[in-house]
Amino acid sequence: MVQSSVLGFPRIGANRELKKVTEAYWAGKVDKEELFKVGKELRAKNWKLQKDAGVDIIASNDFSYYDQVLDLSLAFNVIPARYTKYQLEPVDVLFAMGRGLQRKATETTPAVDVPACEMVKWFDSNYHYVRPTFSHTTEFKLNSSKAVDEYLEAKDLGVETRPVVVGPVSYLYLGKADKDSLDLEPITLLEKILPVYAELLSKLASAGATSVQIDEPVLVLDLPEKVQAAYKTAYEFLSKKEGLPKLILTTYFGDVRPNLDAIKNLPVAGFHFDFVRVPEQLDDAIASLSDDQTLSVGIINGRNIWKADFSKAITLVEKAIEKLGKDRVIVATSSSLLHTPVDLENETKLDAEIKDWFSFATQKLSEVVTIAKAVSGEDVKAQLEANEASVKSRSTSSITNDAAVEKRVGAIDEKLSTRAAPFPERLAEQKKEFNLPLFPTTTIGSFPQTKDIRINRNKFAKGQISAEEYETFINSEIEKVVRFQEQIGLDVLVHGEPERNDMVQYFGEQLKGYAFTTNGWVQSYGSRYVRPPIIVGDVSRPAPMSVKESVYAQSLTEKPMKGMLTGPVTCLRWSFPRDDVSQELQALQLGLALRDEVQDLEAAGINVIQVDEPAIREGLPLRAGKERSDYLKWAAQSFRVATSGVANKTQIHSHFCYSDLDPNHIKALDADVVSIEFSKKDDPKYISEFSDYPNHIGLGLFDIHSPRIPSTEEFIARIGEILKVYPAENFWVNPDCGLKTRGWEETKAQLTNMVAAAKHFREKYSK
Ligand code: MET
Ligand SMILES: [Zn+2]
Repeated sequence: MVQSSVLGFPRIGANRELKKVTEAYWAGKVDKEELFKVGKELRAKNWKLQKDAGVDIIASNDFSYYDQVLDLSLAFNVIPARYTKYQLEPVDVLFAMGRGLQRKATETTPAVDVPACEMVKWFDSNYHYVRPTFSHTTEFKLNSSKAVDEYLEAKDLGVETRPVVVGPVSYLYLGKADKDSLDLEPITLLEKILPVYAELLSKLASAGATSVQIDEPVLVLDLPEKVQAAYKTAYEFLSKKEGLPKLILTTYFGDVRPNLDAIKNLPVAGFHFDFVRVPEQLDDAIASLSDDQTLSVGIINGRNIWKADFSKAITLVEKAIEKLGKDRVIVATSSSLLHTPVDLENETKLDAEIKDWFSFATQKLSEVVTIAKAVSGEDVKAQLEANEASVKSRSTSSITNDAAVEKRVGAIDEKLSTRAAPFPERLAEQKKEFNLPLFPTTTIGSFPQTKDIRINRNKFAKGQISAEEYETFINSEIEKVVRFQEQIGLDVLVHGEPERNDMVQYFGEQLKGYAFTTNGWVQSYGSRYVRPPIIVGDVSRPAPMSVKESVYAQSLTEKPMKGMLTGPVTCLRWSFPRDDVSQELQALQLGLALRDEVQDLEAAGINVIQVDEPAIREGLPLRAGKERSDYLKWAAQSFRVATSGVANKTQIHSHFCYSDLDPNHIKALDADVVSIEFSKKDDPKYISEFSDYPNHIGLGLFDIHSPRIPSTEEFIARIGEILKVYPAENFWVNPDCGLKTRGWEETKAQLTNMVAAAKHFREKYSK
């Protein structure tokens, strides 16, 4: 019998129980006991669900109150001194590291004020992990029994589990040196951390665990030789310890082939690879196994919501069985199911035809089991037939296929994706058109999303206020924002985006080819969950999406009003994409839909249009090479498809945030003006990378995540620094990103000081 295995299950609960209880705990509304009780219930429920579905290998230690990498940092005592000095309870140290902690002194406890640790994207997913921070004084020691406790907890419930732990090489490589130890290379700590790993594994073994899923996801990255070599050191060390559980070295999200030499012949019991993402690695993966090693075949997608195509999955698994035999092959999810929504059964509003194509975490459990049964020779005929019918219904449905869209995409050529004139000519015309001063000031689009806005949006959604009433409300918000910007003297204005719930969902809801869930939440970080819309078919734009608001805003002012759209790559990245066509095709379709919108805006008199692409960096393939260069090409092309149909005098802006951007990655977008998040970038080398960017740039001048108000002098000093390397004539003045999460009070002060600083330089340079 071929075994089935699930690498991890969403921890948030079918009804976001984890979010509710952690936020209540933070707010002081429930105590630790209640928090732990809900955590325990969630774990029990998830294990039982998997057991009842017939999954053979079920993970434990996949639960976390914040993040599994952070849990490990706590378990290994990788806790910077700034978090230990307050004598907080372990769970509060965890949250302090995850999200920062500011607490006034009480009679019995001192005041606490620590910022959060850095949080970064988990590979190319939308999950964020808390980055371990190492220093010369870090003393690894086993500090928590979480993994063992949770293993025993499951055992008590009658569920035998396989604990999951991030492996030593990945754990170190994903971390960074702390401020006080900048010369420290985390991987050099390997020998120090290995005994603690051995201790943890040995405790798991004593508790009864026979095998452990040891995650080494960095194996899908381009690794320096030193890191590749660390595998041998690490796993040979562990193999020499008596009485440890069997280790299944696990990778996901990519191609492990370039690192196969580093893990070939490692003394581990087996490997897990992701064959959803890279089916082509099967032969090499098999060839690298020694005779007694097993192969866990990741074949049910842990990153998407589509039903698997059983016949394809079975073919691949059978290929593995043919070479390795049934005993050495395990059928598995490609990664943890953490990245998928919990249960499709909760979706009551989805169109039945579409719903039949989906599979959320709970449904994926039976998918894994069915495939394992099928390749074991059990009778699953009914399931296979039902699956075949769903797959067929999807591939032939008119929701999936729109001949008109496909024809239009086929007709995209150089001309359609190139502006009429090169930048210098466009710039000359734009100068005449807008007559902007030197150091023009603008914002990124959104203004504070106040409680009032949210209340009215909800009322409208529930039918408690009419469309007219809602429009009147939105218009009054727009007017408020426009008047404010005029009053403080901004140059290029925005309407403030009060009508938008979310920058992708708002457009997705108006595009054909999209579907939405009511409860399809996925953890992004900590208690923040997102509910990505789903691209179900060929995308097009039936009617204008943003013209009304922009036109109304423009009618209130003589200054240029910037139209605001979300770009094709960001719409794609922040949705669940289709798996039956390429990402490139989906981006181009989105590009065409946005092109229609851009042209309608222009025709309606909006001559500055910003197309935001904050997600362009995170979409970058994990490895250098053809896939990456192809991505950069089609990402840029889809943006140009959206934006190149306008006249030379129409000024196209774009915006990037969230990650270190390489200016070379955005040149091909050919936007006239770009704004990027920059206020926390201090490295002069990084600033100078932007100095020969050919078009105009606004390097973000203040952090929109913080209510802190930089003084005019501080803005002047910062601009002065940048001007040492960056040409004044290309310089735009703006914040890091949109202001939707800020309050009005600080927004007013921040922007007022920013504008004053721009005026200072304007005067200085006009002399
Ligand atoms: C994450 S980028 C956000 C851009 C958007 N225009 C805003 O201002 O909110
Ligand atoms: Zn942004």
